[in-house]
Amino acid sequence: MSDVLLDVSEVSKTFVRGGLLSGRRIAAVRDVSFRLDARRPEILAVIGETGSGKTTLARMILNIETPTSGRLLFDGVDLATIRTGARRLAFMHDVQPIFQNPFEAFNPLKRLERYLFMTQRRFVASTTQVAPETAVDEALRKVGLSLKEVRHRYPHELSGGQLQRVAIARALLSNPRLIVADEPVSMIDASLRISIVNLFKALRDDLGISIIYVTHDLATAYYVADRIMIMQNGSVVESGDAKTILTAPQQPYSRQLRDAVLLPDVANRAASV
Ligand SMILES: Nc1ncnc2c1ncn2[C@@H]1O[C@H](COP(=O)(O)OP(=O)(O)OP(=O)(O)O)[C@@H](O)[C@H]1O
Repeated sequence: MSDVLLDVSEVSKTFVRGGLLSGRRIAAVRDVSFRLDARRPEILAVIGETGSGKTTLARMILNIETPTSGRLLFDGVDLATIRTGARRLAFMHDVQPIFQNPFEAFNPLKRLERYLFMTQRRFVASTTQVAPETAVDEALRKVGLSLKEVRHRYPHELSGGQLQRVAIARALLSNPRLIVADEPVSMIDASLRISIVNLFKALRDDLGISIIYVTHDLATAYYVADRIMIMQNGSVVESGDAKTILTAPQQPYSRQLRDAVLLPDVANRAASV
């Protein structure tokens, strides 16, 4: 096992919009490098304005998008070499996504437990002694729910916050080492956001899972993150531990972060989300 969980090295992604010859080139991500330490789970917040390249970076880390240049290694393995079904499944064991809209993550016509049992069957070896019901219930309990509460229910019967918890429970069924959460609280009622963000802290501390928290919400990023990486126009303009970015911001966007977090109404909002 490598000491470096994730190694993102000089990664860029350029999209071509329109025809291949006449098209406009969009540099969505430019030359981004950072690492996550395998021995010290952490929450890394990737923040930036809309269009700054956060989602494209997250999709490359999830191996959904291929970089135009640069290299991503997970536990020492180059993501570019993970193409076959078995290797993909092994990668998905370790790296799980959480997306913005939990209502889009589940088919409204299917009961929620179907997803959980399907995922359980997919990831858990048939040789395991743990009964599927127990495994699913345990995963739900880690996010403050239970199988009893979720059983027989359809997605629309839960709040956005509860449904995002179910999505996180489903991600936990594979025992991931890294969760990539792209705007996981932006569609959730403000009063429920803090519980999801606090859940990330518990996953880091109790289960040793590292979390990449992609957001444009400065206040929750500062509240939850160990480290913050600020993106603008595809590039990382500043990164460091959350306190340093807040107390000694170098870039105008980081100063906005400080101002947003220090303004009393925003600070109160962060405390109440
Ligand atoms: N598949 C694609 N084809 C063409 N351009 C794309 C594609 N995906 C993203 N882009 C462009 O790349 C840039 C970065 O987009 P990206 O979604 O990564 O930013 P973001 O910071 O996540 O924004 P948001 O906060 O709005 O989600 C934008 O200009 C976007 O329009």
